[in-house]
Amino acid sequence: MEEHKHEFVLEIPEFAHLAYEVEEGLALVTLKRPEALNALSQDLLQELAEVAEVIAQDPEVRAVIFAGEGKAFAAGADLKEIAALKDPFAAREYALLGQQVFAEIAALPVPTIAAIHGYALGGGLELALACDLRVAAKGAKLGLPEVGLGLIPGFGGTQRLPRLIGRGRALDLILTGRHVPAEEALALGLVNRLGEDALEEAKKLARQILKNAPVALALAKESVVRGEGLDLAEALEIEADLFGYAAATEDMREGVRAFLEKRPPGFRGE
Ligand SMILES: C/C=C/C(=O)SCCNC(=O)CCNC(=O)[C@H](O)C(C)(C)COP(=O)(O)OP(=O)(O)OC[C@H]1O[C@@H](n2cnc3c(N)ncnc32)[C@H](O)[C@@H]1OP(=O)(O)O
Repeated sequence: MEEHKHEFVLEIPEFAHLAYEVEEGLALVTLKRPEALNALSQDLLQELAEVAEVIAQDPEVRAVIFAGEGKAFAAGADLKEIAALKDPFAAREYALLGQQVFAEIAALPVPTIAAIHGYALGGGLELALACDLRVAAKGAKLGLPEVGLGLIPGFGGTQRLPRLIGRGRALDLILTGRHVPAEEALALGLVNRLGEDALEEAKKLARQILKNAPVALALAKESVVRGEGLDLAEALEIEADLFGYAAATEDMREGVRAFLEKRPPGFRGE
């Protein structure tokens, strides 16, 4: 009898402003507009949305690093495009576009890491804030300088930054617009780790994460994300439900058995 195989073929679009590669479960998205310090043009934002869709559909991807080519991670939204916005309605749509793209990145089920070198300013920092974790190279500068341009952060910065580091510290950055050195960003909790080389440090962090059970990683992230904005009792119920899911996985059995047998676990993501 003829055998019907349903092979999953993932179509990866041709990207003009970013590079996408996957190696041993780790996806690397590299912003590629180095001549403009990877300023986030609408075309680049569109491609970030497309790559997020690819990542969400690719069962091989277990973690993602976002990085920038050239001298910076990203120096913000493209100011040439902002200068051309005709009226408040167009500007609102523009903010909604960036918010939507970064919401898709924030909603990815796998852990995401921003590898920041040079500058992460404005929309560039907002992209990093949409990631789960941030790693910075010594010498990097982070900030939300929009008020100095007569703007406010519009791709999620006024919301994600205070949730991450607290209202007072966020308002210090948002109202001064100052460039925060990587060392201070670490002390503020704005970045998780510092390294000589941001990408190497991000890969090190990713490898540490990838040792753990894949379904548990997704459930742990889901529990944190879904609990945000809920009251504690409701959020704890979600945690208990997801703990229940985790306990039903084959990986949980393997993880506990490996511990008892004093050997490293061999997780299969099941
Ligand atoms: C909702 C979101 C809103 C926002 O994100 S608003 C934007 C917020 N970001 C900023 O305000 C940062 C703007 N950039 C800068 O302040 C400076 O850059 C830096 C301090 C980051 C670096 O300065 P230096 O090392 O002197 O480089 P350089 O000559 O200014 O930049 C190299 C090229 O990159 C272009 N560029 C830099 N940032 C942007 C940007 N955000 N939008 C468009 N182009 C940008 C420049 O113009 C220039 O280009 P050319 O060589 O043709 O003169």
